[in-house]
Amino acid sequence: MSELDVMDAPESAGRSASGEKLLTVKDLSVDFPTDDGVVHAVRNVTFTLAPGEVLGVVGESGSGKSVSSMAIMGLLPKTANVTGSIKFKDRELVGLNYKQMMPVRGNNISMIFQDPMTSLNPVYTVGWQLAEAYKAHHDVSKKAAWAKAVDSLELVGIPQPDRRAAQYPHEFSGGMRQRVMIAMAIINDPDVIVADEPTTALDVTVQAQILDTLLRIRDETNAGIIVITHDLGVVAGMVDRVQVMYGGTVVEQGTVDEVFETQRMPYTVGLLGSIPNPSLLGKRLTPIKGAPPSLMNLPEGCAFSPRCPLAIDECRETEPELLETDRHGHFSRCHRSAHLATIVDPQKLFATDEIGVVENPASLLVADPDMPIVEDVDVVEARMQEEEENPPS
Ligand SMILES: Nc1ncnc2c1ncn2[C@@H]1O[C@H](COP(=O)(O)OP(=O)(O)OP(=O)(O)O)[C@@H](O)[C@H]1O
Repeated sequence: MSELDVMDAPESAGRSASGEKLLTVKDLSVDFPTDDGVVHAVRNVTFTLAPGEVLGVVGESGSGKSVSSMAIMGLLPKTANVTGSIKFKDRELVGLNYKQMMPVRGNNISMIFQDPMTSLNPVYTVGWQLAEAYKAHHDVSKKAAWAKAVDSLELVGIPQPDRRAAQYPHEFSGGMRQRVMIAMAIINDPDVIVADEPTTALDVTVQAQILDTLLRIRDETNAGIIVITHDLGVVAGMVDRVQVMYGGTVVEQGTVDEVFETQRMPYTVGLLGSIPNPSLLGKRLTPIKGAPPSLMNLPEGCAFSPRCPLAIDECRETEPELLETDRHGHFSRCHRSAHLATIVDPQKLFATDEIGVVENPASLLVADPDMPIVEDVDVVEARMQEEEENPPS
């Protein structure tokens, strides 16, 4: 087993036959010095992104997903201490100042933010804002920039784009506003798109349309896309590779099928079992007991060890490296990875006594950590049959 190195990182499932890499991130760490101590927000993150590839970054709140993407965009506050390397093609981005990053942002790498209402200016029309974003990188007339704005609205599936371009953000629905954000992100034809929780604020059917739009853009432009999300449903449906983050670092990485079907890190087992999603319908959901670590006071050894049912002394003493598992291209940061591979039903590791029933299966489509735990489907069926045979008087 080898330590994950960008040179032998898993061959991406992207569409680059040449093995070309758009992004090469190696040992990226971000610290924030604060009055109370140093926050180790991101620690030793290493990965690559190929043209046409969709990489999913998942993990619970505070695991370092957004800070690592803001580091890629060069949008961290000046107080952040960034180490390691972020290369766009051959160009090193770590160390560039805000101004030096300006041509890279938008032109090479662009970002779709979570909340369109805070990213769009309410006092300018959508078309004007798109045209300005285009003009920032191209020396063109106002008319040509406006035409480009209308084209990009059309590309993201906004009907009557010439009429809509003249409207203000508040005249758009939530899903349409998120499409405008995608149009903004793609107007300069970037090679890499970073989408931070692109569908969190949207209802389920609109979520699907937005994800579909992103995939269509990928097909048309061959951009590499990083999707940051806490919603495993998003990851399952659209990404090629997935990176699971915990305590500021990557704890498991591989293709979606590998990571969803044969986890090699107990945190991923817990994550998959504790977040409701349609594929878990009828199965028992099991929360991970305990709380995520403070990034200011990380535990000795593995950050997950205080909550891990498989932890042994070694886990509490030494932080594991991200190593290739028994499966090629599948990496995990876990001393117990080989042991986990021998467990037939890993979900039972997190078993709990609390049992409830999800009354409304549709609600499972929305990740909600407060959802009750689902009872086994045969237990529910047996009880329903019993109630049918002996109706309550
Ligand atoms: N400017 C800052 N100063 C100090 N700490 C910060 C700063 N920005 C982020 N952090 C801390 O870095 C850690 C990682 O934050 P990050 O936003 O990357 O988490 P996340 O996984 O994206 O969570 P969420 O899904 O809630 O956005 C958090 O503990 C956060 O409080």
